[in-house]
Amino acid sequence: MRLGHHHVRARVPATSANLGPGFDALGLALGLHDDLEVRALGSPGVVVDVTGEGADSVPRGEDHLVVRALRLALDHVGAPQTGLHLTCTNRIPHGRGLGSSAAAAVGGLLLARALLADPEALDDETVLGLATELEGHPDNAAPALLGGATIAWLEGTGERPRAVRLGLHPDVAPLVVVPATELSTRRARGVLPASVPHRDAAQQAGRAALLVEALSRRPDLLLPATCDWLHQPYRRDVMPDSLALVDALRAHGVAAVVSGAGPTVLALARVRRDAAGTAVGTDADGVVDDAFGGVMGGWAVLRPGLDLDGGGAWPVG
Ligand SMILES: Nc1ncnc2c1ncn2[C@@H]1O[C@H](COP(=O)(O)OP(=O)(O)O)[C@@H](O)[C@H]1O
Ligand SMILES: N[C@@H](CCOP(=O)(O)O)C(=O)O
Repeated sequence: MRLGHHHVRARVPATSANLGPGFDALGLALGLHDDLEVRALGSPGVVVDVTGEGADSVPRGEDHLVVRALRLALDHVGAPQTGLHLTCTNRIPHGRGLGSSAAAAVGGLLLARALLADPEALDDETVLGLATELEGHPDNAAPALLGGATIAWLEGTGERPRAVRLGLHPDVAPLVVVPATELSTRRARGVLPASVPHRDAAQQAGRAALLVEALSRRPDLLLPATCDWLHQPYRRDVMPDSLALVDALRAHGVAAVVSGAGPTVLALARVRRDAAGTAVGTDADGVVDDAFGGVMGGWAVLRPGLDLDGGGAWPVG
């Protein structure tokens, strides 16, 4: 496989995984993006320029996640490795549960796809497989790639990742409350138990099924549909403020959950409409400020909207 382009750009969305009961399965793409650009160089090596989120902390060499993903994809299709000049404009906060690592992985894979003479050698299923290899779970990578809300699962003995898009009701309006502090996904996964009570697993299956209905047709059911027994209770000790905010919002009737592995809080707010059907706000308006009272300062409230297209990459010029 040869390269067909030497200068390409990619845009990849933030994602919120789990959505309550869909641990490692459900995810939602948000209207907050990282922009990436890469030039294939004639000489070996890598130059990485980063502005925005993570600029002070991410590595600048071959171990940069976008570079690792890009090289993994080139190897996968048998394309030659090349020198790279990568430029990242990062808007997705790192270590907050908004899928920054999935965006970097999917972004690198999509850059590689756009460099190839035959981009179809890296179809979406292959990209999802490679992203899951890097991430360890497919629930962020699926919406980062496909956009909208997705259900991901692992199939067969090889645990091949698969994903489908889910219809989204137009009245579902995400709101995220992002703390200043980071918590790595690795640490938040480390506190999960090896097994859970059968009753909890059974309850969770029912709510995950209900959530599919709530997201696509019945947003009035979002509150009961976002109950979770499998991860948030075990993570309370490593993000007590986040869970306190989730509890406070839910007590006000807002469908709040921990976003991904936290510590960001996601509210699946519902658009409120007047008699003529015009949107006049959401059920979270005002409530977020009230529920905020007891939580520490330095948190940012964002209404990013949805990304219904997913990540993409294009040749420049
Ligand atoms: N845009 C990026 N470029 C390079 N590395 C990244 C990028 N985004 C995330 N990472 C790496 O992934 C880590 C965060 O991943 P993780 O703990 O899974 O949190 P998140 O919920 O943000 O995905 C960062 O500390 C960094 O090492
Ligand atoms: N299902 C994963 C999701 C991690 O998402 P992230 O955005 O925190 O990386 C988990 O809950 O561990």
